[in-house]
Amino acid sequence: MSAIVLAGGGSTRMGKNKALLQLGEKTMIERIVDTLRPLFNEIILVTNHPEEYHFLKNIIYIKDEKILEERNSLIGIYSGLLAANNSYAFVVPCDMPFLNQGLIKYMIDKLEDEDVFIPFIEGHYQPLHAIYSKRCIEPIKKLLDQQKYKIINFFHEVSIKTIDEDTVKRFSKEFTCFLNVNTYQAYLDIQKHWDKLLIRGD
Ligand SMILES: Nc1nc2c(ncn2[C@@H]2O[C@H](COP(=O)(O)OP(=O)(O)OP(=O)(O)O)[C@@H](O)[C@H]2O)c(=O)[nH]1
Repeated sequence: MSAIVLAGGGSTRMGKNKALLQLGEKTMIERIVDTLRPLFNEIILVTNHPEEYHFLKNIIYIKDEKILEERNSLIGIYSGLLAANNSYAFVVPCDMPFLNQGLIKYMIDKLEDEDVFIPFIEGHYQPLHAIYSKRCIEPIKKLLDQQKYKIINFFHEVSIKTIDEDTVKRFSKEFTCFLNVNTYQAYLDIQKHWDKLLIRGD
């Protein structure tokens, strides 16, 4: 299985590239890549500025397919899946620093032949912490062509399996593994509660 890390967004709420923010001894993107490394035989970073990530080793860098003017994570998933050398890919954003290795491994192990394997938490899918098959490429392209960018809008065209809250809680009691760092305030809060968050993420 491949891992696809999305890093092609504008980080407008943060005001600077959030992937490169320092958290403890590592940048956010390094934390993510280090968590994924033992689990996947290829890691694909989808970014239009690969030069900003020269410090990451053994990574495949790809740019977004040039089919849209605007930015959105769906185009990143599409571009990553097209480039992936495996039939399945686990997709994550560049701003989810408390990824739980145990949960991701569980997802890899429990995948059967579904097209999407995804946590369903508090009434919502977690589309940026999910496994997608290459069979999703066509339905995603259809959405992009219709200028519809909500990831879950193609789910009715593919087979889906979900992971429930209780299962996720076995790995990450308070769902810290899905925590996004989108704003500078969120970044400051995380730094303040760093030790506690690291434990909760386990
Ligand atoms: N490859 C790629 N990734 C994207 C694109 N747009 C967003 N992403 C990624 O998708 C994830 C979620 O993005 P958001 O937080 O919604 O958007 P963002 O642009 O990063 O941040 P804001 O500008 O503050 O909304 C992040 O990892 C982004 O880097 C895109 O056009 N291409």
